Amino acid sequence: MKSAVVVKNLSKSYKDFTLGDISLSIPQGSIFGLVGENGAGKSTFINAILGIINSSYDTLQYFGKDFEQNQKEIKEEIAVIFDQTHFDLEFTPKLVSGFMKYVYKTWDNGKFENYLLNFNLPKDKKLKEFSRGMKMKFEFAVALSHDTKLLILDEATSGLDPIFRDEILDILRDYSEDEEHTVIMSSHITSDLDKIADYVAFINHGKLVFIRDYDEIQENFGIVTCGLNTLQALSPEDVVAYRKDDYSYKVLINNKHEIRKVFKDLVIENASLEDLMLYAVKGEKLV
Ligand SMILES: Nc1ncnc2c1ncn2[C@@H]1O[C@H](COP(=O)(O)OP(=O)(O)OP(=O)(O)O)[C@@H](O)[C@H]1O
Repeated sequence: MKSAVVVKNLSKSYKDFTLGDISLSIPQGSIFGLVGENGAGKSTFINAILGIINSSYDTLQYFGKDFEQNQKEIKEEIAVIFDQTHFDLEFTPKLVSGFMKYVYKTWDNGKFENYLLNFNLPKDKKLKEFSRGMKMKFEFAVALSHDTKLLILDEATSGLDPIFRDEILDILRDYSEDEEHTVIMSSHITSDLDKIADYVAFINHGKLVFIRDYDEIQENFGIVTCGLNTLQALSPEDVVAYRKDDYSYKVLINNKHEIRKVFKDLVIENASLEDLMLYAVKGEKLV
């Protein structure tokens, strides 16, 4: 499988925070989610891989090419959307459409006009008169109107209403469908990632806690509610972590088919991304 991005041993330290030794490889054609609490280091990671902030690393490659040596070419192939617009708020969409062809070789004005129409964005209104959601829609219109291989979204969907978020999820699905285009998406809204992510990386306090293949989560992980006897009868290898409720235990398991064969009466619910994060941080290990 080809990688869109390869990062080895990336670190960044601020006075009170360290993003430590992150290594990961993002498969081309995938939607790769980045989750973590406020202040976990998601934006620091994104800014570091984009060279917006200085960081140290052994390897940083995009599409098999070294980032430092090919920065200009690589940046042509990436679109980034942050949680706010980066355009001057005095600009109108019409003005932006006039100069983007000088910024990106592959800028497609027809596509841009179509997105403005579909997203209900006025062409002649200044960005300062746009609502937060409209500004984000505008950013999506710009990002999607030139030919890119990688779309990086840093909390870009957080300011959007559920209906437009859903529309964007469809657009991202279409974008990555051909196995060529990759999306990296950090979001607090884990249910959005539950809907579209192929892989998810969980960062906590600057450390990479896990990377999981989403199919593997759905296939193998589950939540069991049981008593102490059942908890103790489970094999520690099958138990990721457990949490005690008032009268029972909730157990995150990673081998639901095998467990179902042995414990025929157990009810096993699907595990969401939020469950995986919660149990990784707050769960206890079975030893
Ligand atoms: N320029 C800076 N100088 C000092 N510390 C910084 C700077 N930028 C970020 N930090 C610190 O780095 C830590 C990680 O911040 P970061 O913005 O990467 O988190 P995040 O996971 O993106 O959070 P959120 O979900 O709230 O956006 C925080 O403790 C933050 O205070």
